[in-house]
This record gives sequence, C-alpha cells and structure tokens, in this order.
Amino acid sequence: MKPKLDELVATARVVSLPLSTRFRGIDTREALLLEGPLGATEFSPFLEYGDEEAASWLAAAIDFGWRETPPLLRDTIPVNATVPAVAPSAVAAVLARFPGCRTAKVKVAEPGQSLADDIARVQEVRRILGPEGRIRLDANGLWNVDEAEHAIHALADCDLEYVEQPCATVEELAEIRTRTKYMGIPIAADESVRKAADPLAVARAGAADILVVKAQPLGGIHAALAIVREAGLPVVVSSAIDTSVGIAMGAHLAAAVPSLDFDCGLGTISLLAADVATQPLAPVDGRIPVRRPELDPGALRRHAASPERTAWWLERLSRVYDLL
Ligand SMILES: O=C(O)CCC(=O)c1ccccc1C(=O)O
Ligand SMILES: [Mg+2]
Repeated sequence: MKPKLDELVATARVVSLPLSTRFRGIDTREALLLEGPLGATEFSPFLEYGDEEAASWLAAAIDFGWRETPPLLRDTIPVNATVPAVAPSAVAAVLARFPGCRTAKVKVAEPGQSLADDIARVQEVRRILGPEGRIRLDANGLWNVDEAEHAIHALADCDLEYVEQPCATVEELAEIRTRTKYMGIPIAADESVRKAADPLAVARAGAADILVVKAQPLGGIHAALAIVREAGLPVVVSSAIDTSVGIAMGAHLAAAVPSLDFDCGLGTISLLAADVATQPLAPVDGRIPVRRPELDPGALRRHAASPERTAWWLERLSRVYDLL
C-alpha cells in the first residue's frame, strides 16, 4: 500500500547526525524520518544517489512503517564491529565502541592508502580480538582482480571469515573467487546485490559464497526476504550508517530470514555520536534487540537539519515518491 504524499510529509523530520569516526568520506549522516501507523521509519539514501536508486529506499521506508513485518524468528541479532579505514593506533578505540562483538568487519582498499596500511590495520584488529575473533574485510569493489588476489593472499595470515565485494563487477567476483578458492576464504557480494539491476544475478552466476542484504536499498523487509529465499545462499544482513530506526528495519529483516549463520552489520549506531531514539539500538554484549524504537523529540530538535537541508530532503521525498 502506498500512503498519500501528504501523509508522509505530515510527519517528516530531517536530522543531521555527527559520526564519531569519519566513514565513507562523511562525518555527518542526514536522514529523513517518518511516522507510519506501525511506528517510526527511515528514508536515508546517500546524498549522491539519484532518484531512481533512492526509490527503493522510499519503498523500504513505507514497507516498515505501513506494513506488518513477516514472522520474526529471533528477538536479538548478533552484530559485528565495523572498523573504518583508520590508522592502527585508532583501532582499539573503535572496537571499544562495540562491546561484546566477537566479529569485526574491517574496511580496506581505501583510496589514498596502501596495502601496507590495510595489513597494519587488520593485524591490529586481530591482536585485539585474539584468536577467537572473526575478521571479515570489505573493499567496496575498489580492487581489480590482481590487486584483490595479492591483498587477500597477504591478509590470509590474519585468518579471514570472508572478503566482501573485493572487486566491482560480477565477472570480477567470479574470477577472484576462482583464484582464491584454494585459500578457503569465502567471497561476499554487497554492491553487486544492492546496486544491481538484478540483485540475484550474482548468486545465479555463482560469483559469491555469501550475500550481504540491506533492507533499504533492496526495497524493504519483504522484498529483501524474497531475495534471500530465492538466492539460496547464506546471508549477512547489514545497514548503511542508519539511525536506530533504519537499524531496526534491518534487525527485523535479520529476525525474519530463515537462517542466520553470520553476525550482522547492524552495530553501526556505535559509529554515530548521536541518535534519534529514546533507547538507541546500539550493541550490548555483541547483540542488538529486535524492536521498533521510539523517536526522542529532544534529539530530533537538537539534531534537526538546517531549513535548507530539510527543504532539499522534502523535495527529494516528493520527486522519489512520484517514481513509486
Ligand atoms: O556491514 C557493516 O559492518 C556496516 C555497514 C557498512 O559497512 C556500510 C555502511 C554504509 C555504506 C556501505 C557499507 C558497506 O557495507 O559497504
Ligand atoms: Mg559492503
């Protein structure tokens, strides 16, 4: 069901939240929050995304606010720490923000950095987590196949759970997966799922061992769950530096998937220096609860975006609404 645009605009609030650590080249995160009949919901495509891409994010916001979730199989979700491409000296402070998380996802292949920087960061994560910790990497598609092969081989010593989107295309993923198979390190697809015209193409091509699924870019909990069912691969539910409201959307998806073998990328409230919920969905003992957060009116006021940015988001909302 599609609510009227007026109904969306009536409750829309735009916030600008400071990050505790720079991530993806940003240090504040803007989001538009809405109140549906079922609770708060979030529309927060990244600023550079075009309206077509943002349309899936709006469909997701409406899905979470206006449609009952599928049956939930879990009431808490284990989450990973997310380590941005920071210097080794900053790793301990980042990990300390993720209490109880046994798994860390480490960003690698950051433009302007070298493989030596990645190795130093990953080694520091391994040192702090100890031998029982799990380490996965995320290159956001920034290596070519030869660079990926070299880097994965060099980092294999650190005992890797999987490598997420080492290269950009499905063809490259298939190639790197073949080349690194002997190392026994699985390849996960993220952008090849959430930014693809066909999110199932990577699974069909046999180009990944694991799918990263995100509720907002995939059009919402129900659409993402259908993709998970059809893909037939293990999944990791993740997020996009959402507020607690978007994280809750992801947590409900993670609670609904038939099986959940990996810790999820839903701990990222810890990368924000402020949030919008009365009780933020930050990790405790390595897990987040599955519940709908309540918006905190004081936080919405304190972190309200400027009138200019609010107008920009409302215009975006109305343009994207017309695409649904
Ligand atoms: O999966 C996680 O640990 C957190 C989410 C994350 O890494 C992310 C957050 C914003 C944009 C892109 C990504 C990504 O997985 O590539
Ligand atoms: Mg990723």
